[in-house]
Amino acid sequence: MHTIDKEGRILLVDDEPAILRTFRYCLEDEGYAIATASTGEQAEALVQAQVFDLCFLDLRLGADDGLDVLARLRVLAPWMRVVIVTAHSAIDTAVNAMQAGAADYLVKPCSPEQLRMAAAGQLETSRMAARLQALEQQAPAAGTDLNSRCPAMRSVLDTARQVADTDANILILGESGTGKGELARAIHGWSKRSKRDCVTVNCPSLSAELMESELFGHARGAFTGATENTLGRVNQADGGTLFLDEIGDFPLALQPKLLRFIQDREYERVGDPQTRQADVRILSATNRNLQEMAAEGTFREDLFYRLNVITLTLPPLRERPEDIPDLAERFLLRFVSDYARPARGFSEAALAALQRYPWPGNIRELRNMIERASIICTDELVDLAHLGFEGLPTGNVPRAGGELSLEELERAHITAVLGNSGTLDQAARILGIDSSTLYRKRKQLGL
Ligand SMILES: Nc1ncnc2c1ncn2[C@@H]1O[C@H](COP(=O)(O)OP(=O)(O)OP(=O)(O)O)[C@@H](O)[C@H]1O
Repeated sequence: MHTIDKEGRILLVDDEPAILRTFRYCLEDEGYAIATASTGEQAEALVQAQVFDLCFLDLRLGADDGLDVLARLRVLAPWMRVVIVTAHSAIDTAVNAMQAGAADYLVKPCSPEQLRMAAAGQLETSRMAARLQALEQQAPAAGTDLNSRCPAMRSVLDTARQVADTDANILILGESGTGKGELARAIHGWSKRSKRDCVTVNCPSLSAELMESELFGHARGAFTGATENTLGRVNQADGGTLFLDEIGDFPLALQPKLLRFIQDREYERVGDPQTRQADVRILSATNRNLQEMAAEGTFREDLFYRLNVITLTLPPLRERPEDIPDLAERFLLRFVSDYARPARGFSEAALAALQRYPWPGNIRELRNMIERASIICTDELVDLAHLGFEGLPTGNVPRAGGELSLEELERAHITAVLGNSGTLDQAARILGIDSSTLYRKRKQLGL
């Protein structure tokens, strides 16, 4: 049994035992976890059973055609980089192999230094690609600063910092737009897992079937369209954090599998009976009342208790008016710089109005309002009119029949209904659309 070292898992495939031995010694010295195979069949079995980052594949494998083995490995493990090892006389085949998806080739005999450099270079490339993907998805918004002048918010942040370094699962509650996602990323950043990825899964966006494959991955042929094996988010988050956003919308039918994963850290890919493990810390967030949902039978109670080892509840923005000026200033600075606009601050009336407004869409709404104001303001000071407050009784949403575009009216109405509804489902019912449409609209309108 090979121990899996997460810094780099390498598969060596060669039918010459002496080469396998030399390569293994050289790479193990570097701290990589090595497995070896001397036939294509063995290599395929290993790749089915474990996740490798890199493979050194000799194209001359006795009876096996190396190019066929390469093609099968590419389907079984499209994430694994493959470096072809070839004799000088067979350089043409190496070129074919590169066209078939190999990442690079090494010419035999190669020195230990060449081997080490090839391994380090390939692993770095795949790490960077994974990191980039995670960063694109999770990068905290520029200018995010969680500090607060509000005692309730500070106490949430203090608790969050204290528990960040434990592996306890944390449930983050709060109205839409209060910064639950930002807090989850901050907790990951404060934890000892911060060098690994924080992988987000948006629960309402997928059906139970697609969610299972998204989370746990699938085997080729598991369902129509599954043309190659995939690693799931759980695997991507191994050693790091999995953030389940809008957990209240997690498909009920899939909840037993999530529960099992949380309890035992074990899972199977869709269409693949092999049990796998991943060491993942779970953060989840919702603006719904999970306890009520559990009582109604729309959310599993046992899952609720597993997710909810620690609860952090973010106060709505209207309950932390002392933070509004700082947040507004920071957003303004950022947007005037992004859009090269002249505004440098707010008029007193504008600041007072910002602090009085009830912010049904919370920080997200504030951010959007300031972005718009920073674009349309041609003066040094942002005033009521730039914020869309002028002519409105402060605290009310725009009215039908006023000078508003349909989109502005839609935005205002959806924002107000969301702010007055306990759950996304309830808001969707009032609006007469289904929850997934509402979810999309919210993102589209930046609510
Ligand atoms: N402290 C903060 N400083 C700056 N921006 C923030 C802060 N908190 C939240 N934001 C911004 O507000 C917006 C909403 O934040 P976030 O998505 O984390 O909220 P949420 O509670 O998870 O919302 P939802 O429930 O709709 O998913 C984002 O654009 C985020 O960057």
